[in-house]
Amino acid sequence: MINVTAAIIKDENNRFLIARRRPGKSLAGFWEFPGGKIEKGETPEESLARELKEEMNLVVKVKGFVGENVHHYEGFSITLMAYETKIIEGDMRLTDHDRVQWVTVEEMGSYRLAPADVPLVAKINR
Ligand SMILES: Nc1nc2c([nH]c(=O)n2[C@H]2C[C@H](O)[C@@H](COP(=O)(O)OP(=O)(O)OP(=O)(O)O)O2)c(=O)[nH]1
Repeated sequence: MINVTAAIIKDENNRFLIARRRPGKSLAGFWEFPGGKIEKGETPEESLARELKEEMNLVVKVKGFVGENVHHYEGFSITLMAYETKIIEGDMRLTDHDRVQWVTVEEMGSYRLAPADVPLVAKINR
């Protein structure tokens, strides 16, 4: 089982940040909440802050737990843990994604989300 964290980042217009995995990554082309695998010795919060810095150049503060979902992909399984997250600073610079979008929960339905993320959308506090 791979433990993965995901950031639920909301702007002042109730839109959420989603990002598309770039070619070459696993699940390339799927949209997701930014985040990544928890490394040994890290808390989920530490992991999320590190990943957001590494993959988007954002300094963030991780807030409350939103929910989790276990998903079985072909060949591996993940526990995806979502946390409400605030951007403290940073000009966004993408390394693992080729696009980002700010979307409402309703609009998320028109994006091809990573399958593990779909049940999480229902848990987001609009
Ligand atoms: N960050 C993130 N990963 C997700 C989400 N949903 C989902 O299924 N995943 C999957 C994609 C990956 O298999 C795994 C996260 O790993 P990662 O993106 O940190 O992987 P990595 O940098 O090591 O790169 P890769 O080798 O998997 O391409 O979880 C999500 O919302 N956010």
